[in-house]
Amino acid sequence: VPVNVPELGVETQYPQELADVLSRINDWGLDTFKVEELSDQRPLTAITYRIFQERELCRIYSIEQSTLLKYLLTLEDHYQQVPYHNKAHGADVCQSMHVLLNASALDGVFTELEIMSAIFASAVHDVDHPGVTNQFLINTNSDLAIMYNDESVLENHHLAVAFKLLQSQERNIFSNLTTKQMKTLRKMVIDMVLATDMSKHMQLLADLKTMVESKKVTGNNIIMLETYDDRIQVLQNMIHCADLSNPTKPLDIYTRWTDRIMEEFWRQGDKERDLRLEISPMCDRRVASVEKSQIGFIEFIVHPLWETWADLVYPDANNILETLEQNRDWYQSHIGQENGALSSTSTTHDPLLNTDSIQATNT
Ligand SMILES: COc1ccc(C2=NN(C3CCN(c4nc(N)nc5sccc45)CC3)C(=O)[C@@H]3CC=CC[C@H]23)cc1OC
Ligand SMILES: [Mg+2]
Repeated sequence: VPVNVPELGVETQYPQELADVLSRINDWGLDTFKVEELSDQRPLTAITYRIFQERELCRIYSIEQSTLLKYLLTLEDHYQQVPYHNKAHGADVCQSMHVLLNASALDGVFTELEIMSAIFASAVHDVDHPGVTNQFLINTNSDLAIMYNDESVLENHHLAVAFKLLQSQERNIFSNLTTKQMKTLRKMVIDMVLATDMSKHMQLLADLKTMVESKKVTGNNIIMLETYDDRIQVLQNMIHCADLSNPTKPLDIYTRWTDRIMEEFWRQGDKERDLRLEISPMCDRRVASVEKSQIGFIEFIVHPLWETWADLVYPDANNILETLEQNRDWYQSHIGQENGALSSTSTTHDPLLNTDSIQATNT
């Protein structure tokens, strides 16, 4: 019996405004923070539910809408209230992946099962993130590091939580997939989420560069991917690009992500200081240079990756690369001007950062 579900998947006092923001689901500049505010703190459910509707995944895979909502709401509740790696980040990576999948160079390349796997992997990829790095978990002999023997500790945990939540019948959105489909989906989701471990970045990028050099396209410039290894490699780079997409977004959105990641890094640094551990890079709020960190992040990691992705799907990602370079120049021209204060260009104070109390000092 179809349970009546809210039109947008979530209850909201602002149905029209939320519908308006969500109408930009296919745009690179969708404001995830606005969805967070208008959806009564349910950005992951609202965005993922909309993407499933947009791609008709419930019809194709016989997914009950009430089951999808139960899974999404529970998944969202399992994201921790940390400054950056929270449900809004999950929602943002999911929506970014959704847009990347629409590149015309990838038109007709991926099957619906691969597309659903990529959307699902993005939505779950950081669930139950504790707001500290793998290295911190290893250095502090945490239960998670013991559980996963120091190898991709966080990423293994995100996957285990995501699949555990599927085990209850009322949340199992994949109950109508064949055994073979479920096996394929599970392998692809595991391969994609494990690829979001930054320690895999250099290998992922090297393989992507090799693929670009030997790129094979059809007559109308669509990429040909014959083997599973080629297909999963592109999907892994896509979730990695989505995970590293903050600097490629409109500046006012980008700077709010910067404020959140810095607050999360600084809280880790506070813990390291208290534990008399060496403070990790970018984690000491007393010697922070937010702008220099962003310029280094873009120069060494984000731009090399996006430049290569832009080659692969040329010219589909040209505007994204252009925005990235403009944002890098903005941070270059703002070195030191913010005297260590949170860099956000927007005046709103992000409750998660309780910026009113924290004065990030710059020595
Ligand atoms: C908006 O601004 C940001 C958003 C996210 C991050 C992240 N950063 N890292 C790592 C990146 C490499 N890092 C570097 N370390 C060192 N030693 N040098 C250097 S030079 C340049 C970097 C660097 C360590 C952190 C993570 O793993 C996160 C989890 C998964 C994906 C990206 C996430 C970072 C942001 O801005 C910095
Ligand atoms: Mg992660």
